[in-house]
Amino acid sequence: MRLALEHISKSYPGVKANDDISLSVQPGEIHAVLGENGAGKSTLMKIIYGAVQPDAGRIVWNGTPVRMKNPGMARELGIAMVYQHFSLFDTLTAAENIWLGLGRGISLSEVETRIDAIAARYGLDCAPRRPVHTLSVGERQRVEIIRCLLADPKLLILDEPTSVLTPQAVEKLFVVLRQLAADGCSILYISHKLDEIRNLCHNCTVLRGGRVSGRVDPAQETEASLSRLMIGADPPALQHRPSQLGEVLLKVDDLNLPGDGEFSVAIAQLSLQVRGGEILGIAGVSGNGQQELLAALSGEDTRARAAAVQLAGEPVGTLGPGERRKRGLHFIPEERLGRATVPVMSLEQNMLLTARPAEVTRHGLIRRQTLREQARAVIERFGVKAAGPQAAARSLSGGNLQKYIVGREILGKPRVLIVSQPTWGVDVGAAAQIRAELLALRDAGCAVLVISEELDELFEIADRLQVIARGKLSPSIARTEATVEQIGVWMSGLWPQAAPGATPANSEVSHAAA
Ligand SMILES: Nc1ncnc2c1ncn2[C@@H]1O[C@H](COP(=O)(O)OP(=O)(O)OP(=O)(O)O)[C@@H](O)[C@H]1O
Repeated sequence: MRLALEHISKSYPGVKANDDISLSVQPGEIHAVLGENGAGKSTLMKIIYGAVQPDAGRIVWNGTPVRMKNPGMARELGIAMVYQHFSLFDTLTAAENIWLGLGRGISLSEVETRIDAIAARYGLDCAPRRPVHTLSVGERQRVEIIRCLLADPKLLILDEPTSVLTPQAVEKLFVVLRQLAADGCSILYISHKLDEIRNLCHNCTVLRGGRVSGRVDPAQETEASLSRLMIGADPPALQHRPSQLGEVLLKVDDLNLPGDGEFSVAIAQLSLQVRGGEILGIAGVSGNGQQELLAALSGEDTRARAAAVQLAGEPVGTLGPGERRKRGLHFIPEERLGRATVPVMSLEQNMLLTARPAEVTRHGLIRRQTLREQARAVIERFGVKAAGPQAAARSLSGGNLQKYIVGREILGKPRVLIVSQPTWGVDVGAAAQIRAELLALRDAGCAVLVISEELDELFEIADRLQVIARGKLSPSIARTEATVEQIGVWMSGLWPQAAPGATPANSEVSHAAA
C-alpha cells in the first residue's frame, strides 16, 4: 500500500471539514476524490501534504505511520501537489519559480533545460522563460504540473487540474497521468467533472459533509449515480428559453492593442457586439488574447480609442473600471483570490470591491449594515457555504468562493456582465445553478459575455459563439449551427473568411497568425 489514511478528522470553527475519513491508494492507482463544494477534499489533500495538521487519525506511508509535519517533509517522501490556487510568484519567470523550490545545487539554465525535456516528454506546452504574470491560468497550471514532475513523485496530488484546460489539453494531461501511473506513481485526483473521473480513475472515494459517503469503481457508475452519491440528487437540467433581443449594450469596434510587454498577445482589428437579452460565448485556448481583451473591456487597460469600447452607445474605451461600473458594466475575472476578492477581508468587506459607492455609503461613510445584508443575500441565494458574512474570503473552499463572486456581481444587477470561467471549480449542482442564473440575467435583458475554455459550458448557455485565437476574433456563429468539432478547428486559428456557418474545408481559410 502506498498511502493509507486512517480515521482522519479536522475541524475549523463552526465546521467539521473532515470527519473520520479513511482511504487507501496502491502504487500506480489513480484514485478520485469526489464531493460537492466544501465537502472537505482540499482539506484532506492538505493534510496528506503536511500543509494542515489533522485533529485525529493517522497517515501510513509505504507501510510506516508518519506524522507529516510540513510540505517539505511530504516532498522528501515523494509526495507532490498541485494546488487549486497556484503558488507562483508573478514577477518571476516560470523557470525561476521552479528553480526556487529546487535548492542550490543547480543553475537556472539547467532548470530550463530540464523543464524543456519534461515538457517535450509529456507533450506539455510550457514557456519557461516567460514571467508568470504574462501567463494565463491554464499556462500557470502547466508550470505547476511540470514543477511536480521534475521531482519524480511517488504520489501526485492534483486538485482540480483540468478546470481551466481545453478538451484537447485534458486529453494530453490524461496521457501524461496514465503514463505516470503505469510507471508506478500513485495519483490522487480531485475533480468536479464526472466524465473525467469515469474515464481516468481506477477508484473513487466520495465525500459529503466531511464524511465518506461512498467508495465506488467509477467505470461502473453513471454520471447521474455519481452525482447522487455526491449531492444526493441529479444535476438540475437547464432551460434555454427564447429571449427578447434588445439594443446593442456592449460594442467593441476595431479594437487594436499592441502587445503590452514582450509576452502579451496583441489584439488586432477585434470587433464584437452583444445585445441585451443574449449571451455571447468566446471560446479559445488560454493565452490567445483573452486576458488582454478582458483588460480592455473592464477598464484596466485604457489604451484603446474611446469609441473602440462602447456601453449602450457611449464611448468608454478610455475610462477606468470605476467609471465603467457606474455605467452598469460588471466584470468577473478568472483569478478568484487577489483580484476578485481580497483574501484576508471578510465577505461583507469584499462586497465593497465592486459595489456602487452611492449604494453602500452615506455622508461619505461606509454603511456596514448594508454590506452585511448584501453579503448575506449572496450567501443565501447562491448556497455559499461560509461561516457567515464575516468569514474571511480565504477561509472558503474554492467552489464556494467562486459562487460568492459570481453571486455578488449578478445581484449587483448589471446591464452588461463580462465573466471569465464562470464555473471554475464549482460542483455540478452549483455549476448548473450559476449557468441558470446567467440565463436568467439574459432573460431579464442583460448583455452577457462569457469567456470560457470549457466548450461544453459555452454550448450550454451561449446564444452565439466566437473564437479568439492569437488576438483575433472569428466570425460569430449561432450556437444551434455550431458543432464542437468546428469550434475546435477554429480554436487553432483556422476559420472561414466568408459567412459564418461555412466550414474551413469548403471556403477560403484565413489564418489568425497572418
Ligand atoms: N482555513 C480555514 N479556515 C476556516 N474554515 C476552513 C478553512 N479551510 C477550509 N475551511 C472549511 O472547511 C470546509 C471544507 O473545505 P475544503 O476546501 O476542504 O472543501 P472542498 O471539498 O475542497 O471544496 P471545493 O470543491 O469547493 O474546493 C469548508 O466548509 C471550508 O469553509
